[in-house]
Amino acid sequence: MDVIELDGVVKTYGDVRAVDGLDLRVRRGEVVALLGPNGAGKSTTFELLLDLVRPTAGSVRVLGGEPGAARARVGAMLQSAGLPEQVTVRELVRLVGHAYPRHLPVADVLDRTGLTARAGRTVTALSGGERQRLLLALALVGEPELLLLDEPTAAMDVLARRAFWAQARAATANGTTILFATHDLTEAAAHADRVVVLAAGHRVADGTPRELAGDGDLETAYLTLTDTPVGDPR
Ligand SMILES: Nc1ncnc2c1ncn2[C@@H]1O[C@H](COP(=O)(O)OP(=O)(O)OP(=O)(O)O)[C@@H](O)[C@H]1O
Repeated sequence: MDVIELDGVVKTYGDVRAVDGLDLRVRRGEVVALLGPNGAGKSTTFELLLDLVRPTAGSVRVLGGEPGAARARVGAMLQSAGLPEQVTVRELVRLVGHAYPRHLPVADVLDRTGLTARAGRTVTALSGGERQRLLLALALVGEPELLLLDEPTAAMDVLARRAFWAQARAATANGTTILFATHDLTEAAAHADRVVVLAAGHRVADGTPRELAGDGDLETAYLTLTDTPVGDPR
């Protein structure tokens, strides 16, 4: 059994085919980067895996079952995540932890995500990068078997990114599987065991960063795969 099994998945919104015949497998303990231009279907894929939207066609399996049944075993950082503004960081991590059948001690999660000094602050008083770290804390607190991370380091500075990946790697040492979306090819090459490239809602490449780059570099391979002319400022 693979942790993620997508077969022929289609998700349409009216005329828009957000996901269009996507096949994807992710094995236990793998770290997989999802790359693709704006609108390629990455966020929709996460929403399907979290049972936030249902596929128009095809099959979505997470941890061997329906996505809804696996929800308590999955941690997520989504671009669209809203947070209550007037609770403190500590309270929010505690509250979310209690929503899971088992959870890590709050102090431990705050320490891991570098938020101990911010524990008593309200969410509204956090910087963009601190807010991202809080989202990571909320994703980790339930000791998930699968982490789904949609552009997790977008607002983080260099040190915070480093700390983030150290934490993510530590989670994989315990068998946690990670699927993350990014526009940062250097980050994908540095941290992913495997890179999956989406374009127009389906998979156009799948391999290790080295396999995808071939004799050249990952960026050139990516631009070719996604049909973006080199030099196009898009
Ligand atoms: N709820 C929705 N209603 C209508 N169209 C949608 C909806 N969600 C996504 N789409 C469309 O589906 C396509 C795929 O969107 P999606 O957000 O999955 O792309 P993405 O790869 O995550 O893009 P980005 O890199 O910009 O975050 C886009 O054309 C988007 O406008």
